[in-house]
Amino acid sequence: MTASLEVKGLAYAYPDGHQALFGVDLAIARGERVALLGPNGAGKTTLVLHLNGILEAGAGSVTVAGLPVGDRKHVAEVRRRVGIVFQDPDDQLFMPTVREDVAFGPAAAGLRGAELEACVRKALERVGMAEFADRPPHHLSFGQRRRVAVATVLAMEPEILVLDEPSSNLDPASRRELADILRSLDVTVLMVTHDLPYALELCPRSVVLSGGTVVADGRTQELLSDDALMRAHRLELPYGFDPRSVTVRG
Ligand SMILES: Nc1ncnc2c1ncn2[C@@H]1O[C@H](COP(=O)(O)OP(=O)(O)OP(=O)(O)O)[C@@H](O)[C@H]1O
Repeated sequence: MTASLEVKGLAYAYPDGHQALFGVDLAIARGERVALLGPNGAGKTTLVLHLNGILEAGAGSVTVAGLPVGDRKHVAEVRRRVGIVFQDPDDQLFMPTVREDVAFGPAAAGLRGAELEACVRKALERVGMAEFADRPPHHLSFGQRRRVAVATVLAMEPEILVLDEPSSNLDPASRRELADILRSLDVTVLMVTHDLPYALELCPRSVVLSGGTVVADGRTQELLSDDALMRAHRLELPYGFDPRSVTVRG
C-alpha cells in the first residue's frame, strides 16, 4: 500500500539548542488512523510541525505521498496535502462566514465559480455543517467551529489529516459526533491526543513518543493495556477505564 507519510531518522534541535527529536521513524499507510500519544514535552508538536515543512529537519527526512517535505519546490503541494487542524478552531477561522472560511484555501489554489461552490458544499456536508454555510463562525458553538475547521482542511482534499487534540473542550455528544465524522472520512488520519479513550475509540494503531523518540508503535488496545509502558511514559487512563473491556471498531 502507498504510504501517506514516511518519517525516517528525523532529528531536530530548536535554535536555543534544545534537542526535541532524536531519530524518529514512522510510516503511515494510506487510509490508516493513527494516534500520536506521549507525555507533555515528548516532541509531538515538534514532529507535527515537520509534516508540512513549518520546521526543517536537522537530520533525516519526511515524505508525504512520495513528496519530500524538505524540498522547497514542493512546499505548496505538501501544505495542500497535509491538512492540520489546530487545537483552537479560532486559529483557523477568520472570515465573515463559514462558507468563505471553507472556500479560502481552494480559492487560493485557483478554484472558482461552480467548482469552488461544490467543493465548499462537499466539505461542509462531510462534517454535517452545510446548513451553517452563511453563519459567521463566531456565532457557532465551539464544537461546531471545530467541525468547520475540519471542513476548511478537507476542502483541500488532503492526503493526511492531522488533528491536534480534537476532543478537547467538547461535550460528550459533540465528542462522539466528531468521532463519527472522523470515522466516516476516507482519509489518512494522524491524531495527537492526551485523550486515551478517544484514541482507542478512533485509532486502531498508536505511536507513543517520549523524550523525542518513538518508544512504542502498535495496536492501541495493546499499548493502553501495557501497564509498564503506560507508567514509564506518564500515560494515565481515566479512573476505572479498562481498555481491555472495550470492543474496538475498525
Ligand atoms: N520554540 C522552542 N524552543 C526551544 N524548545 C522548545 C520550543 N518548543 C518546544 N520546545 C521543547 O521541545 C520539547 C518538545 O516539545 P513539544 O511541544 O514538541 O512537545 P509535545 O509532546 O507536543 O508536548 P505537549 O503534550 O505538552 O503539547 C519540549 O522539551 C519543549 O520544551
